[in-house]
Amino acid sequence: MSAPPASQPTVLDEIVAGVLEDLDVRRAATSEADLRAALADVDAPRDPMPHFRDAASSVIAEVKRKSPSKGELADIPDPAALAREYAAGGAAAISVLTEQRRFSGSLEDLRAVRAAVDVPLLRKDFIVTRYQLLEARAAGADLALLIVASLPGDLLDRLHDYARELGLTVLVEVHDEAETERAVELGAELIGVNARNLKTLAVDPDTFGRLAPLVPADRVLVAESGIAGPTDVQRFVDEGARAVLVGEALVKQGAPRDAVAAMTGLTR
Ligand SMILES: O=C(O)c1ccccc1NCC(=O)[C@H](O)[C@H](O)COP(=O)(O)O
Repeated sequence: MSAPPASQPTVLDEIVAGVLEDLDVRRAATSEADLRAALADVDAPRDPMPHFRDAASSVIAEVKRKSPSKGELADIPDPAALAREYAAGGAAAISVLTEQRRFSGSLEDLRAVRAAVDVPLLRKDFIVTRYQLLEARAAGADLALLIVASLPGDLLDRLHDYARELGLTVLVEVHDEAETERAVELGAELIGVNARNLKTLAVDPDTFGRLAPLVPADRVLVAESGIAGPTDVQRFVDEGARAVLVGEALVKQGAPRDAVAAMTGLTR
């Protein structure tokens, strides 16, 4: 797939436009004040960083039903059951895709997974407002994704600060050199290198090895997308990843617990 001409919206632009429309509907039903009140009923956020720093390879296992690049992946009628399998396999964190239109996810999935497992949970979505961060925390998330490519100017800084105020650990996602420099300058502790080009949706497994040397050693690097099994995990661990984020390969095969276990604990 080739990149669209400069004037045409990218897949990322289209996804964010849909996310904002869906957000209007939720905002009309639930005020920010209601969400703030709901924070009183959730557990204190779980900190995934000690595990990421201390363990050999950590797995962030994703609940992912479908995607713009691959279409339908798996039904996942019971995301809580899948999350229990991930946790039993040793997942260091679980990523729940909550975007509705392109990934068939929801905040309801996040709440169901929260009720089922005690591992840190990542709200994986296209977060461009403070409201979505509040929603994430109120639904029990411990981490939130911020994608540098979708947050121009100081919006990234403002959302990063707000997420930290809420006690969320932020996974700051990058795709190229400029975004990596931006994440480092922001002070991001946890940086995800996504091998999927969000303009073309093609996965380039060499992206991680190219960008990892730009990140100081005190930050934690996560390799994301296109990871099929332990051989891929070992490659990224050798290139400096402390964690991998895996969706498709886990939801498409029948033994997610064993698949997570096989990717966990690989050393350099
Ligand atoms: O997965 C996609 O097609 C996609 C398209 C556009 C924006 C984001 C997309 N995916 C989100 C992710 O980052 C992945 O779900 C995650 O890295 C896991 O990837 P995989 O193991 O390849 O399912």
